[in-house]
Parts: sequence; structure tokens; C-alpha cells
Amino acid sequence: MILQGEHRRSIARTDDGAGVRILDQRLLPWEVRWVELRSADTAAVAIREMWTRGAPMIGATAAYGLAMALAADPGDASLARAYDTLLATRPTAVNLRWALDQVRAAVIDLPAAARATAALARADAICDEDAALCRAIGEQGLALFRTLHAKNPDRPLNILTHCNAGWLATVDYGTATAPVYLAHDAGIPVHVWVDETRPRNQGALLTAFELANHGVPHTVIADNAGGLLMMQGKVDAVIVGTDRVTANGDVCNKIGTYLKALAAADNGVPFYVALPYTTFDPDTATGADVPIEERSADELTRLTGPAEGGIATVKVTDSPAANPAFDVTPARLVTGYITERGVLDRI
Ligand SMILES: CSC[C@H]1O[C@H](OP(=O)(O)O)[C@H](O)[C@@H]1O
Repeated sequence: MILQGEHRRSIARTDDGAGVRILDQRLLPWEVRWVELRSADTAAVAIREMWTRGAPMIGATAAYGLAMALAADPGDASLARAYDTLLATRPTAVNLRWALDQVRAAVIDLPAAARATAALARADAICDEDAALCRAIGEQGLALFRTLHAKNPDRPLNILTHCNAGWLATVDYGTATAPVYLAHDAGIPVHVWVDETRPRNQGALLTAFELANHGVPHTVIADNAGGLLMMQGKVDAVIVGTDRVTANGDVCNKIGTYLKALAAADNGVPFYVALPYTTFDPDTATGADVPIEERSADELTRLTGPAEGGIATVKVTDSPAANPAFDVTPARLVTGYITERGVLDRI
């Protein structure tokens, strides 16, 4: 157990208050290493290289990055440069732009001398709010889980999830995992099918790590196994997180989510998306309008794992590879949106 008790905050201010501490998620579950970020540029690297990841965590890290830039130089040029550098890190998660806009709005009309303190306060508030939002998503999802479990009370509730939308992807609790944690703690027997989630394996490495640490029964599966499990009646619901829900309810999430939604629809399995309001993007009309991040082919052509003295990478093919990091699930395939305000059948 890396962090005891109910709270597992994945980002915190450094002891001197000038930086932030995050877990280097590239090393999990093999090594638990907290790293300190002390500049906007380092925060940008951490986001782009996925030391830290997940829409709310990307937003929180960028917010602190902007605050650190203003602590170094509170001028307009510094603000603009840091904003642009951080915004350019990853294009799909809307929380990134939302958080940067929140911090910029908090300081833009302030005198230079007051900007760093105000930016830091806004970044702190974004984190505290995210933890509260995710907890509320958990409460709303817990009520849903009680209803779902009542259909088959003599066996565990079987949930399938894709990627990691856990406390590692947020400030605490997670979005898709929040109902799982609260249901487990409330004594509802829950089992989670964990998609490994190629190519970065956020499910096998991060969600499994979280669930194991919380004592939640789970089974890691190949991404392509979910359809069969649903056909066999072994999945009661699919719950995923999201990086952006557009005005019409389309869902941008980790690559492979759309295929789970198709299998769920074909087998009558409810498909839920868990999100806080900070991941809703009313300014983008549909999923077709969302930039889909294309990441390095190396993530696909190389396997990474623990080795003597650190992490080893093995190249598995010299062939060209394409690595879109997200896909779009049309709103028509979504049963409901689990939000802090309730479970909505339309966003
Ligand atoms: C609660 S946001 C989690 C969301 O972010 C993940 O993407 P990445 O690991 O590339 O940052 C994935 O889409 C998750 O559903």
C-alpha cells in the first residue's frame, strides 16, 4: 500500500511550497517514485512524456506549471509563453485547456507582484475541487452499483473498465474507479475486468495496481477479450473515464473505448462514462471536432518492463506503426454519464 487510507492524492505541493510532487507513473507498478516539478518547462515534459497522465491530472499539473512560471517571472510574456508551452503538450484532454484558462483568468488582471500567489491558490483549488468532484462521482456511481447489483445479488457485480481512470489519473478517487472504491468499501462485492489497454498498458500497470492496493478483486484481460466476456454474460456494466465529452455527448477516451462500446451495445451491456464537469467541453460540437493525439510509434513497437536495475525496453518489430492515443465513442452508444450531479442519460 503506497498511500494508506481513503485518500490517495496523486499530486501535492513540495515542502517548500515552490513546486509539486507527482508519482512518475512510467515506473508503476514496479517502482513507486515521487518526483518534484519546479518549473513550467518540467511540468510540460512530465505531461508530454506521461510521467503523469489522465485528464484531471494533466490539468492539475499544468495549473501548477503556470503558477511556477509566474513565480519565476510574473510578466505577461512569461504567462503567455508558459500557457502556450503547457497547452501544446497533449491536445485531446480538455481539462488541460480548462485548467490553464482558470489560472490565467485568476491572474490576468492582477498586478505582477500578486500573480504567483493567486495562481498557486487557483491551482490548489483546482486540485481540492477535483478530489471532491471525483468523490461525488463515486457517490452517484455507488447508487447505480446498488441498483445493478440488486439484479444478481447472489454474485459479485462484474464491471469492465478500459485504461486508467483512477486516482492516478485524477487528484483522488478517480472517475471510473470512484464508484468501484465506494461500492467495495460499502460491502458490495465488485469484481473488475481490467483491460490491459495497449500500447501503454495503463490498465494492466496502473488500474490493476490501484485495485490491488485497495483490495478490490480484479482480472487483467487482453483488450480484445472484452467482447467475448460480454457475449458470455460475464460483464454487468462497462465504466470508463474520458478525456473530453463534446456538446452532443460524444466521448473521447483511450483508444479501444469505442470498440468496447460497440460490443456492449451488441450484447445489451450498459456502457457508462464517468466525468466531472471539467471534462465536459460545450464549445466543441462533436467528437469529430476533437484533435486526436498521435503518439510515437515506439510506444507500439517496443515492450517495457522491469529489469535488473530499472526498466528495460524490448523492440518487437521494425515495421512502421501508427499510434492514435484516443478514439471517439458516439453518444448513441452511451447508456449514461456518471457525473458529480447524478447519472445522466444525456449530457
Ligand atoms: C480520468 S481521465 C483518464 C483518461 O485519461 C487516459 O489517457 P492517458 O492515460 O493517455 O492520459 C485515458 O483516456 C483515461 O480514460
